[in-house]
Amino acid sequence: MVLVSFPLLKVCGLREPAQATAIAALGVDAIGVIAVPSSPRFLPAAQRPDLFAAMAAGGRDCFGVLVVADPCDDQLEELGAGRGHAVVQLHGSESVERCRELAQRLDVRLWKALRVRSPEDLEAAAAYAGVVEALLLDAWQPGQLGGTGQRIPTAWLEGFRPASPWWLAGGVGPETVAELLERLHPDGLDASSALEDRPGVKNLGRVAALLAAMRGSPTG
Ligand SMILES: O=C(O)c1ccccc1N[C@@H]1O[C@H](COP(=O)(O)O)[C@@H](O)[C@H]1O
Repeated sequence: MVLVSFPLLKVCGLREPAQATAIAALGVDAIGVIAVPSSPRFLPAAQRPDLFAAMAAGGRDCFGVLVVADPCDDQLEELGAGRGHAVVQLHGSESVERCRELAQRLDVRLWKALRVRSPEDLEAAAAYAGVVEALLLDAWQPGQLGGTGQRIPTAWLEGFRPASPWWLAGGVGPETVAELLERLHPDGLDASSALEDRPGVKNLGRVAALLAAMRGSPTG
């Protein structure tokens, strides 16, 4: 028997609990909520527990990810366990030292997003190994932190084999995923704007199409 393993899929930037239930029920592994106030996908802290509870109702194994950027110490209380998320994704300019401090102070898993502007930026990955649970690579875009639909050139990532598990973000969608999985071997994929009707509102048909394309990929 040949066992085929697929990367995990996170769908990010949800704002509606009903969408969280439906997307988790499709078999998505993780759902992301944006806690960055400047984002059009921002969800206020008071609304996050309901969204994550709705996610859990849709899929028992689906876990919640809270996306933040350079959180200050005053924000740490809302990032801890007990609010429905299992992971905090650090999507700002957090240094290795700040990640280490946050890992000591927060009782949730930590992922560090690296926004990649050039192949040399990938060299930063090694320093985060053992500090955070996983890395997430997203494309760099001036003036915007994420959710841009911008892709990292695939050629930059061929041969990228960090010591930590890694997730690929940036313009992931049903049309591009087969090529990405044929050439790259991420542990997970993170998709947002390519699945949207408008910011914060996912198109369930496109989420299902992405899952189908991942499962149809020969090398996923
Ligand atoms: O989605 C946002 O608005 C956002 C804002 C601030 C930080 C991160 C954000 N999103 C992250 O970016 C990736 C990639 O998005 P896309 O697929 O290229 O649209 C997304 O999955 C979030 O993790």
